[in-house]
Amino acid sequence: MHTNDPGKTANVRLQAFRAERASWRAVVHLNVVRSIRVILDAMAEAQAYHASTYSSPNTPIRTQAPDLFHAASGAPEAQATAIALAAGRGGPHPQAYPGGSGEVEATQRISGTGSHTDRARALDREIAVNSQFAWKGVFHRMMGRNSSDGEDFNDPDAGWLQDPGHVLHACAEDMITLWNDPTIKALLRAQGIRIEDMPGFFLDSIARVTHPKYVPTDDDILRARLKTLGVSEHRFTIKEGFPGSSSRDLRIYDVGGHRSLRAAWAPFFDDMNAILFLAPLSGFDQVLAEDESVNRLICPTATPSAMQEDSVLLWKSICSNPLLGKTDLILFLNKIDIFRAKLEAGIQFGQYIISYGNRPNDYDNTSAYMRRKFGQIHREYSPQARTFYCHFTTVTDTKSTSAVLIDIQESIMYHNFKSVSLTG
Ligand SMILES: Nc1nc2c(ncn2[C@@H]2O[C@H](COP(=O)(O)OP(=O)(O)OP(=O)(O)O)[C@@H](O)[C@H]2O)c(=O)[nH]1
Ligand SMILES: [Mg+2]
Repeated sequence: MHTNDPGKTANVRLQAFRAERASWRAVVHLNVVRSIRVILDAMAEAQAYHASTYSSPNTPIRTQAPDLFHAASGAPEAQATAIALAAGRGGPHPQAYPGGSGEVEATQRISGTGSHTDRARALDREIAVNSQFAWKGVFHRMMGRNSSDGEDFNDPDAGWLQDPGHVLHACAEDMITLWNDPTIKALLRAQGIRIEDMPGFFLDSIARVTHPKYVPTDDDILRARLKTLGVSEHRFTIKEGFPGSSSRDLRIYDVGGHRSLRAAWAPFFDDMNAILFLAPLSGFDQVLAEDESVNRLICPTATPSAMQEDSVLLWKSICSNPLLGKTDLILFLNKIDIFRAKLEAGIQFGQYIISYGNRPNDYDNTSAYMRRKFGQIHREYSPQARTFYCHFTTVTDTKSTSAVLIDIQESIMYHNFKSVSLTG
C-alpha cells in the first residue's frame, strides 16, 4: 500500500468502476454456474454411492445419501434442471468440501471422470485472469458487444442473444427450484457441503443476477470470485471529511495469494508504507486448492515443504523478511462471518488446529487464540520491533471495513509523520 499527494479526482475512479460492471456480470454468471455444478456433482456422487451400495446385496445401508438421491432424482424439477445444466459438463467430481476437504473454486472448470487425479488437474484449470491483461475487455468482446464505451456496458439489451447470460436467464426458474428443493438441501447437508459459505455465492439471488437487465452492484462485485494472477495496481483518492481539507492518493498493489507467486514480490515492495496481509480464519478446516495436503490456515501435521504454503507460515516468512523489516504489517484475520457460521454449525476448531486442544469451541476463544498465534510470530520474527496491527474483518461488509480502513489510514499517516519527526 502506498500513499502520496492529491492527483486525479474520485470522479474518474467512479467512472472506471462503472465501465467494469458488465465484465463483472460475466464473473457472477460463472460463479452461479459453478454453484449449480456443485449441486449436480453432489447428486451424481449420491447416485454413484446409491449404485455401488445397492448393486451388492451384502452391503449395509450406512448413510441417508442414497435415499436422498432417490427422492431428489424423482423430483421432475430437479431432474429438468440437471439435464438443462449438464450440457457441456464433462462428468461428476467428488464433493466440494465434505467435512474439511478441498475447496472448489468459484470459476473452476471441471471435467473428467471424477477421480482424484482428474480433480487435481481440474483445480489447476480454474479460470483465472492475469492482472496485466485487459481481461475486462475480453469479457466484453465475448459478450458480443462492439463498443468499448463504458456507458454501453450498462446496456444489457445490446447483443443479448450472443450473451451467454441469456441461457442462464432461460434456466433461472429451474435453478431456483433446484436450490430451494428441501431434498437437495438435505443431500448437501448429508455430504457436508455448504455452498452458501463458498466464495462467489449468488444462489439466493438467481432471479436478479440472471435478469437481462442485470448490472452488478458494488456488493456483487465484492462477493464475486475470480482468481487473479500477477500484480495489479488500484488507485484511490481519499478526501478528508471536513470542508477545505486536502485529499490523498492511495495506491494499493494486489500481489495475489497463489502459492506459486508467494513472496516473490517482496524485493519490489520494500518502499511501501504498509503491507496488508489477509488470512482467512474461515479456512481452518480447508486444504489449499493447490495442494490438498496443506491446511489453508495452519498445518500442524504436514511435511516441512508443504508447511511453507499455509497462511501462518507465509506470515512468518513476511515478518522475517529483512527487506520488509521497516514496513508496517497490518494483519486482517478475515472471513469472520464464515468463521462464526462454521463454529455455530458445530465444526470443531480443535479438530483441525491440533495445538488448540479441547478449549471451548466458541468465537471469542478461538479467534483470540489465532490472534495470539499471529502476534507471537510477528514479535519473534520481525528483524526489529514494530507495532502489531491486527483486525478481525469481513471485508465483504463495506461498512465495517471502511471503519477499519480509516483506522489503518490514520495509523499509517501517524507512522509517516513520526518517521519525519513531526510527532512523537
Ligand atoms: N463471506 C466472505 N467472503 C469473503 C470475505 N473476503 C473475501 N471473500 C470472498 O472470497 C472470495 C475470494 O476473495 P479474493 O479477494 O478474490 O481472494 P484472493 O486471496 O485475492 O484470491 P486470489 O486472487 O486467488 O489470490 C471472493 O468471492 C470474496 O467475495 C469475507 O470476509 N467474507
Ligand atoms: Mg486476488
